[in-house]
Amino acid sequence: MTDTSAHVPQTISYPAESRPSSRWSQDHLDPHVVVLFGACGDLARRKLLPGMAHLVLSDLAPDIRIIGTSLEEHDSATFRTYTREAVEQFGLHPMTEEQWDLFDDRLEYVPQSAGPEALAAAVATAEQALGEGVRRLHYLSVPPKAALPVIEMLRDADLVARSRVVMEKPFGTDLASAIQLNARVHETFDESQVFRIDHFLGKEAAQNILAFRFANGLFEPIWNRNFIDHVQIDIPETLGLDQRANFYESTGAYKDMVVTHLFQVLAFVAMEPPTALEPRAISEEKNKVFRSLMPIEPRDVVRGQFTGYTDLPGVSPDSDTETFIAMECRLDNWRWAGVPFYLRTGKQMAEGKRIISIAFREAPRSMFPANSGVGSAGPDHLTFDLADESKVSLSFYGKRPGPGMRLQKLSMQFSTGETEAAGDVLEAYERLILDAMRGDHTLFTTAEGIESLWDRSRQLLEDPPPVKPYAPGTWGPNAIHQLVAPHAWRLPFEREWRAKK
Ligand SMILES: NC(=O)C1=CN([C@@H]2O[C@H](COP(=O)(O)OP(=O)(O)OC[C@H]3O[C@@H](n4cnc5c(N)ncnc54)[C@H](OP(=O)(O)O)[C@@H]3O)[C@@H](O)[C@H]2O)C=CC1
Ligand SMILES: O=C1O[C@H](COP(=O)(O)O)[C@@H](O)[C@H](O)[C@H]1O
Repeated sequence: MTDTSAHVPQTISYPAESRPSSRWSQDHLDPHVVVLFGACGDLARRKLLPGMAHLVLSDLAPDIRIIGTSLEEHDSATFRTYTREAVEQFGLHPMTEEQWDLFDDRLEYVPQSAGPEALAAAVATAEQALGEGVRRLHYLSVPPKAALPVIEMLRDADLVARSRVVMEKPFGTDLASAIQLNARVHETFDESQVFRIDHFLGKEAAQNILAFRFANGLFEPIWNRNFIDHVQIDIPETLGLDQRANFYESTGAYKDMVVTHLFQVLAFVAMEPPTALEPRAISEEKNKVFRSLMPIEPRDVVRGQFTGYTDLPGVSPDSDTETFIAMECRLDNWRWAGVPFYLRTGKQMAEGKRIISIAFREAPRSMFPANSGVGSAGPDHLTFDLADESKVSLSFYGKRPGPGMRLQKLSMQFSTGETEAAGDVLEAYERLILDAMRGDHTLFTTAEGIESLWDRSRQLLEDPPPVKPYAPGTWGPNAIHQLVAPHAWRLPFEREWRAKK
C-alpha cells in the first residue's frame, strides 16, 4: 500500500503556513501568572482551583503562579488553606502531601480592597519568580456586573500587556448589553486577547462530536434533513439553587444555559465541515449556524419554575424567573430545513443528564408485520452523552433470537471510560485554561456569535410566555409533551446505557 501520510498537500485555505493551528499541539507553554478574580466564589472553589492544581501537578502547565483576588479579606496563608480544602473536596485527582507543598508555594492572595497597585506589585513579584518570557492570564470568575470594574482595575494596574483575559458567561443579557459589553472590553483588550469561555465546549464529549462527524466518512453523508428527522439536546439537572438563587433570579435557565451552552453544542451538531481545525474556521462555521437560527418564537417555548423556588433567599415572592425551559428551534439553511431541534434544561429535575439525540427518519415501507415490533421503540437514534466519560450509542432494530421474526431495539455503544485512555480525560476547565494560556481560541466563543444569539432571542426576551409550575424531581411542566408532538422526549431513557463490564 502507498503511504499517503507524508507530504499530504494542504487543501485548505487556512491556517496560513505563518499561522499554524496550535490546537492539539504539545508546544512549549510560556510561564504564566494567573490572576484569578472571584477566587472565593463557587466556580473557583469547585472547578478552577482544583483544575489549576491538576495542570501544575500533571506537568501540563508546570510554570504557573496563581494570585487569587476577591472581595473576601483573606491573606495568602488563609487563601492557601481555603484552596487546599477546595482541591481536597472537589479535585478529581488526590494529592500527596509532597504535591500539595509544591502547589501551595504558587499561591498568593490580594484582596480586591487593596487596590490596583497591590495587585500589580503581587504580579511583579510572581513574574520575577518565574523568570523570562512570562505571560499573564486574567480569569474573571465574577458575576456579570463585576466584569467591567475588574477590566478597569486591570487597566489601572497596568496589567494589560502580555496578557489574555478569560471571561465567564453570560456575556450580556440581551443584544444591546452584549454589544456594549464587547465595546467596553475592546477599549482595554484587543479581541485576540479575549477568551469567552463556554465550558461545555471544553468537555471531551463535545469535541468528540467534531471527531465523530469530521474524522469519518460514514456519518456525514446522512447528516442532513434527508436522513435526520429531529434532534434533541437535553440537559436536565437534579441540582437546586440554594447557594446561587440570588444570581439566578436575574438570569434564569435561558440565559444561564441555553444562550450559552445548549446553542454552542447545537452549533457543533449542525455546522458545515470547517476548513481547518483552527479558530477562525471553526468560529466561522459556528457563526453561520447562529445566523441561520430562526428567531425564537415565544409560542415555541415552555418556561417552568419548580415549586418552592420563590421561598429561596434572594428570590422575589412573585418571581417570573424560569428554572426550566424547553423549546423548538429551527435552522434556516439547506442542510437543516424542516428539521426541528428540541432543547430542554432545568434545575431540580428527575435526573441529571447531558444528552444529544439524533433521531433518524424511519424506513419508508416495511415488510415486517405490525405485530413484529418494528418501529415500536421509536426511531433509530445516535446518542451522545456529554458526561466526562464520553459515550456514543447507535440504536437500530434487530432480530430477537428465536423462532419467527420478532424485532427489538439493539444498540452499538462506545464509552471512553472503557478504553485505555480513560485516565487521560481532562476536565473541561483544565483544557480551556490550558488552551487560553496557549492563545488557542478554537473552543471559545466570539463577540459576533454571541451577538447573533442575542439577536435571535429578542422576541422571547421581550415577550416570554408565563412560567408554569413543576414539581421538583420531575421532567418539567406537562406542556413539554405538546411542544414535541408527534415526537416524544427521549429522556427518561427506556433502555439505559449498558453497564460497564
Ligand atoms: N458556579 C458555576 O457552576 C458556574 C459559574 N459560571 C460563571 O462564573 C462566574 C462566577 O460564578 P460563581 O463562582 O458561581 O459566582 P459566586 O457568586 O459564587 O462568586 C463570585 C466571586 O466574585 C467575587 N466578586 C463579586 N463581586 C466582585 C467585584 N465587584 N469585584 C471582584 N470580585 C467580585 C466574589 O467575591 P466574594 O466571595 O468575596 O463575594 C466571589 O469570589 C459567573 O459569571 C457565572 O455565570 C459559569 C459556569 C458555571
Ligand atoms: O454554566 C453552568 O453550567 C452548570 C452545568 O455544568 P456541568 O458541566 O456541571 O453540566 C449549571 O449547573 C450552571 O447553572 C450553569 O451556570
